[in-house]
Amino acid sequence: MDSIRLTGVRAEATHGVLDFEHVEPQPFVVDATMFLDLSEAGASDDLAATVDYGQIAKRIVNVIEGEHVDLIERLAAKIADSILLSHRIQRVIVTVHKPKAPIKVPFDDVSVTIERARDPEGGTLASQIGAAASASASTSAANGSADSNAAATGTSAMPATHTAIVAMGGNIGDVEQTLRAAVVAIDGVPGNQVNGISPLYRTAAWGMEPGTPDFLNAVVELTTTLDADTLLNALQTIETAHGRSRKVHWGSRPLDLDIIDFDGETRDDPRLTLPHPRAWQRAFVLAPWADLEPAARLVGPHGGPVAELLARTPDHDAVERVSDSWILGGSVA
Ligand SMILES: Nc1ncnc2c1ncn2[C@@H]1O[C@H](COP(=O)(O)OP(=O)(O)OP(=O)(O)O)[C@@H](O)[C@H]1O
Ligand SMILES: Nc1nc2c(c(=O)[nH]1)N=C(CO)CN2
Repeated sequence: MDSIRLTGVRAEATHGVLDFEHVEPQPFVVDATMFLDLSEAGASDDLAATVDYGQIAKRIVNVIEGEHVDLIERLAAKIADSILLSHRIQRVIVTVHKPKAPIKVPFDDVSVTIERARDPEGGTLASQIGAAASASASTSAANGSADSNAAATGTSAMPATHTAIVAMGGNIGDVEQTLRAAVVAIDGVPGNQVNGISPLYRTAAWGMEPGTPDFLNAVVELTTTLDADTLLNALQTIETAHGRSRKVHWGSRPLDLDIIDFDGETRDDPRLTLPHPRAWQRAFVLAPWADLEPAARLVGPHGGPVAELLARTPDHDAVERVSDSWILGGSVA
């Protein structure tokens, strides 16, 4: 199978079994070989048809700089898991080197190498969403949507690639686990690629009855070949799969997925308003977005630099950044 090989990704951290290793940083160096089908990218020259190795390198550094582990075996496993979040990657070989390990004889390097494959059972929700996405794409083709005309007329133009910011939140059940599953599901939708995942925030319920349990919130940045309506359909399918009901507007919920921004487009349609009409006043959206993209701007009549909008929200002190590495597991509860 085709592969992308990334070598020598390095960062300093305090992983190790010995006491002094918990406080004194030392270098960790990672090589990763990712197996995926590169034929489409080879033909189209389109980044959306492969994985962005720059993003993978950042993910590796995030894991190295994340929570302490004793063993490089564990570090390698966490890195493999973070790489397999990209749904295109079928298999990965990860080597973690610890060249300054405390070994009392002369040595060049010590490393572990592991190989991990995508869970073959993992595709169920993704294929269900894929079916929803293609059903809704053919509906919009029937309605004459510009993006779908090529498919309707049988021409084979490459689909355009869009960039979206999706906000995630919930306050019922094991929300952290639900949000992790949501990221995997969003990335697994055919045409989507999640490129950035914000830190996780605990936030007071905004605009809800007193006593409503706190939320956990985060945002993801993705590229997608879906149009905005089809993306919304896919997100609602994921919400429903996690038990979301829409009976109570602004009620507690296991999972809420909102499109905050889609290519900077503005649109005043109640089915899909862009940017999200209340994003500008929500610290629980702006804080994780500003962490993920410090220079981000919100478009529209209430728009501006996200960091400035955040500073203007009256409740920006009521959101607490609780984890940078939540996507890799563990619990902030
Ligand atoms: N940018 C958007 N993202 C998600 N849904 C949107 C957007 N704009 C309009 N909607 C519409 O809003 C409807 C209600 O969405 P939802 O149930 O997620 O609302 P809510 O989470 O209770 O409130 P809020 O939209 O204030 O977060 C959806 O069915 C959808 O059609
Ligand atoms: N803290 C917080 N408050 C909310 C949230 C949310 O995700 N987090 N979502 C709402 C409606 O979508 C309303 N209020």
